Amino acid sequence: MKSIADLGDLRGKRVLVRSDLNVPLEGATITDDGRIVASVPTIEALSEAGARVIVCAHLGRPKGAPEDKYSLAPVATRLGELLEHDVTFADDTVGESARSAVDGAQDGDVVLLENLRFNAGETAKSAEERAEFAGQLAGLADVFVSDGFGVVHREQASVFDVARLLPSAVGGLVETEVEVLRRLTTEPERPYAVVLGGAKVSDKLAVIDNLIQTADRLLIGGGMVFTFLKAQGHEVGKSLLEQDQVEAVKGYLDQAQQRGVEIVLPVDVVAATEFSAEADHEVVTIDAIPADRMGLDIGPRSSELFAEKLADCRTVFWNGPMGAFEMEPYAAGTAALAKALVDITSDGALTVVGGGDSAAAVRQLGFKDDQFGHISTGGGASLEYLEGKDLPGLTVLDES
Ligand SMILES: Nc1ncnc2c1ncn2[C@@H]1O[C@H](COP(=O)(O)OP(=O)(O)OP(=O)(O)O)[C@@H](O)[C@H]1O
Ligand SMILES: O=C(O)[C@H](O)COP(=O)(O)O
Repeated sequence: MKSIADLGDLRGKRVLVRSDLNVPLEGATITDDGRIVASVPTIEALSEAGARVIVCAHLGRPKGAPEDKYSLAPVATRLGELLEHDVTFADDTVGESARSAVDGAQDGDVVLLENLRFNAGETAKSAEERAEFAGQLAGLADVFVSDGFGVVHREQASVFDVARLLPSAVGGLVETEVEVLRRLTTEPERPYAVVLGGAKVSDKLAVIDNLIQTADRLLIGGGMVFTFLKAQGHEVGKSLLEQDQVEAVKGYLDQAQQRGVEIVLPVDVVAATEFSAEADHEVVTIDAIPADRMGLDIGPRSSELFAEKLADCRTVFWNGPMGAFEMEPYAAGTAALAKALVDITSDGALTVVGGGDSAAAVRQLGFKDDQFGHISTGGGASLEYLEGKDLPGLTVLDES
């Protein structure tokens, strides 16, 4: 893969940068700007090198047509503040507004195009349709820099197809992310633990299969727990459960036992009457989850157990909150886990937090990025990397 330095002198060149600026919004307010902050160094370096920087990105999952709530306009404002440099916002992606913004750009200027996914070609299944949109994007620029790590697992026009049309290089953010994750897949310092939580159970089961081959310990929290507890014969009340995954989980538990991988499950949970901060809730042991309650966080004894199991680890990857942390009564497990990671990081362990919600959770709970070894901007992307899958946005750069 070529780096930006391999693209030669960029002064006066139009450089299309694919960033991942998919941040959580409440109305027009950005609630966590981590992905914008992480994207700044590459954009800044290109601007300082005299390039005319054309940033493109998506926000949310609009269906191929403009929708006000998915506009990147608030992101343009925040990006300008962080860069301390004006950002020209084009209110379309490859249309009149984009072309005139690019034509008007001087050396060092930064343009942000409107949401890529307002164009059906960006995410089209048909390779021809994608290539046509990629052609329009490529027409705006002389070279392409792929810096959106959170999307490198997507075979989409601005990630994959455009790299076949322009001289292309990998950006510094993707280089850093890949370098850290590579350390987790090749000879991680042991003991190596992976902590999985969150709500996307079936998405994450595939990675468990692979992690059983590499990790020494697997700690399971969050909504995933209940499919594991069910597989062990416990009743889980109204908790999040993927019944059709129970058999697969039984298989993983057997496989882990055969390979000597320790699977650590909670011993208690916070059980609530409904998915609400106001709901009546209590701590119960895992063999006593009432039929009319749902587990929304790991309990205090589980937090202690998880911290003990992490204390001697030298490498830890964590994806997915331990509970419904957005609601204060169910945030303690995630906070305790973050604290355990911070402690071992200060003892020299490599700790990596991956995933949009997980990164937002640790920041919302008052932790700082530099208290962890690395906070990855990619959720799905980091998991697919750890699974050992080929990521289209990276393989296409190998070709160029
Ligand atoms: N016990 C639980 N029951 C229901 N939901 C839960 C539970 N524990 C955690 N969650 C929810 O899981 C969600 C986060 O899960 P997700 O799998 O999306 O995390 P992530 O991988 O960090 O994020 P992303 O995939 O967006 O990068 C949170 O919104 C949280 O409320
Ligand atoms: O939020 C993410 O994980 C990335 O921005 C990718 O978004 P997507 O899952 O909608 O492709």
